[in-house]
Amino acid sequence: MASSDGSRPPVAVVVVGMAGSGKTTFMQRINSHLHSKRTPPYVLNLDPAVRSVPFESNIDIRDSVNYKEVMKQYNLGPNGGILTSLNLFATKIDQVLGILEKRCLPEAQQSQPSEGSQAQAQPAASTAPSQIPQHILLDTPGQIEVFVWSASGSILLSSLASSFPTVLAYVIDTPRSTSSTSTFMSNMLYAISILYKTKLPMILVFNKTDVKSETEAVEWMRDFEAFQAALQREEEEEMDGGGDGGSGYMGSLLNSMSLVLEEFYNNLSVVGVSSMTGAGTDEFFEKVEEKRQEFERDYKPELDRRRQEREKEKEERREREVARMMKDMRVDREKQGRRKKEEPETVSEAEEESDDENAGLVDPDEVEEADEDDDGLARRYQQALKDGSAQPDASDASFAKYVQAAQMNR
Ligand SMILES: Nc1nc2c(ncn2[C@@H]2O[C@H](COP(=O)(O)OP(=O)(O)OP(=O)(O)O)[C@@H](O)[C@H]2O)c(=O)[nH]1
Ligand SMILES: [Mg+2]
Repeated sequence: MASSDGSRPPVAVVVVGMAGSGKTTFMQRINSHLHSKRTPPYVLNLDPAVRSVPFESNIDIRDSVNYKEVMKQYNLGPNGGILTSLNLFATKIDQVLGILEKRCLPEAQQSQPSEGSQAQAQPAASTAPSQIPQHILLDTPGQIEVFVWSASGSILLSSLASSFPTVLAYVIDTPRSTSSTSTFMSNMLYAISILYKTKLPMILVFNKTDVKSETEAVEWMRDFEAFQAALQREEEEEMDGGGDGGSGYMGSLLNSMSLVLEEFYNNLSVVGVSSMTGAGTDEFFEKVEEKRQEFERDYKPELDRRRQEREKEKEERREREVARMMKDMRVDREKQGRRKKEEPETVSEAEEESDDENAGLVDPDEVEEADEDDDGLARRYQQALKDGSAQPDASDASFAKYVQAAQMNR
């Protein structure tokens, strides 16, 4: 079991699986198991379409997105509605992570929240180490492909994994998947594609063992001869029942796949549980602990490397943008300089320019006024000359020199 010293970050368990495999019931089971151990988890419901959740969740997608309303507003069907709701929720991932870090990490390990996350995380006071959850549990929508293959699902998973050790619990309906070798193989292929897409450690949870034990399924995984024998049996049964034993193509495909999948099976932890009775829950948490270590050992370095690469790219982009901005500013300054140079340096130039500027902009009233002014000025000038009062004296001459010098220095 996880240590309760509060120094380690909690492990995030993301519950995925085919529709009706028992994800929500399994969530309910592991949630109550952790409560009974006095290590309550932090619970998130990411299924926007669920009518009622049989456990208390700390963050519920339904609080921020109204699935029915999304369907109506965007004119979507049920799956499009779930996908769009998830997309809308994914836009708030910064805030969600802010809250998770505030609630689930000791203060020393909390990263500097972004502006968005700060806003949301503000009301939540820092959690005392003794109250820090050891597990974060996430329930996902029934339509597994909507979560696993959508951009928002990837964003949610990779963001989570960048802050917490993250483990996938792939829930399988044991009675249904062992009803035929092809159903079993489809389920396994789905699991393998998710494993390679998410690159996260995975536990196969064979659920509903109260109805049918997981022994047969585990045998099929561990021993391909057992699987081939089952395949053979199925074909014979079908022939006995009047069929032609299948096309033969399906049989040989399944046969070859069982050989190929051996390596994949080796990477997986397998556990049989019953969400109804609670059998296998302890074993499940042992596997979670193993996978947490695997995450720290194998996945974390890879994630860190990818994050560093992203940071480096971001830094380079920023530098390029700054360089471009500086260049733009230089060009602007040069343009301004040129414009300044073209600006008049002497009063006469300015007068000329203002004359130019006003050229073509003719206000008939002003023309008359200007004529009058000029006439008036000339008259006054002639009058002054006649009076002899406008004779330039010494002080006038020195002032004129000063003005000339000042203009030259400009
Ligand atoms: N017998 C038995 N039934 C189970 C078990 N777990 C779940 N079920 C039943 O399986 C059905 C589906 O369970 P859910 O928990 O709703 O499955 P789900 O994967 O969350 O379903 P969606 O979210 O709709 O995809 C319900 O009728 C459950 O009662 C189990 O361990 N044993
Ligand atoms: Mg469910």
